[in-house]
Amino acid sequence: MCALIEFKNIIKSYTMGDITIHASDGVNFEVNKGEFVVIVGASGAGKTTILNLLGGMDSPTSGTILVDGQNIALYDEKQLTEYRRDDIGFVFQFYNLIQNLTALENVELASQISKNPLDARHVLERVGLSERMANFPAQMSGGEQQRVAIARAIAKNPKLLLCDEPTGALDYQTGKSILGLLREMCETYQMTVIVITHNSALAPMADRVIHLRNGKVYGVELNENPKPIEEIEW
Ligand SMILES: Nc1ncnc2c1ncn2[C@@H]1O[C@H](COP(=O)(O)OP(=O)(O)OP(=O)(O)O)[C@@H](O)[C@H]1O
Repeated sequence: MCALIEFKNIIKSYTMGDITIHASDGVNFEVNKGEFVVIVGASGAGKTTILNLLGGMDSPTSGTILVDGQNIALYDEKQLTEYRRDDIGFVFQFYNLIQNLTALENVELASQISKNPLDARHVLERVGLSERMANFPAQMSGGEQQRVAIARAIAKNPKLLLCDEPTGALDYQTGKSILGLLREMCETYQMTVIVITHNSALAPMADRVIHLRNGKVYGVELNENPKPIEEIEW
């Protein structure tokens, strides 16, 4: 299978005065289409940097980032804006929903700007929110709000679903159900899902695990039989 994503010798450095920090220090990895990927590493390992590069929110200092054959590292601002709009769905730790729109309106807003969207109501049903479409974010629990955020990202029908510590603000059980939902959505929509986390216990649920330390990949694992999240404890 040809890789959907290829990071080749990615360097992202920040210079402050005399000091240069390599947030990505020669990062190489691949991801295949439809995989559920966990990128794991301690605080400061460079996870968010990779997600920002992959999401077109930032460009590398040097190196190649192929997404579906295109080198997004060479994109200008306009191309990056289109890439983010058409190809990327984001799920954040703190949901980032629009407070004065209902669940349905939040999802529709995202699907309206996308090229080939999925039906907003249908996606909300798939994430278990048939009864909550008319609710505002403040009327929903954290787990429900994160379900809306996932529906919003998926309804764009993106090439990549990027999740930044998606359970970071949730309790243990709710966090587990959200991870189970992400895994299910990966299979239902054959979507490539990338989750960044500091929790290495999540590794067995992924098809591919990329371990980061000090801005470098120090190991990649492939799980032929990923474990259901219900069987993972931490
Ligand atoms: N805009 C910036 N300017 C300077 N240094 C930065 C910047 N962004 C990130 N860094 C540095 O790059 C390194 C990697 O940061 P990054 O946010 O990618 O790590 P992380 O693994 O996501 O950490 P966390 O889990 O704490 O969010 C850190 O040392 C950080 O201080």
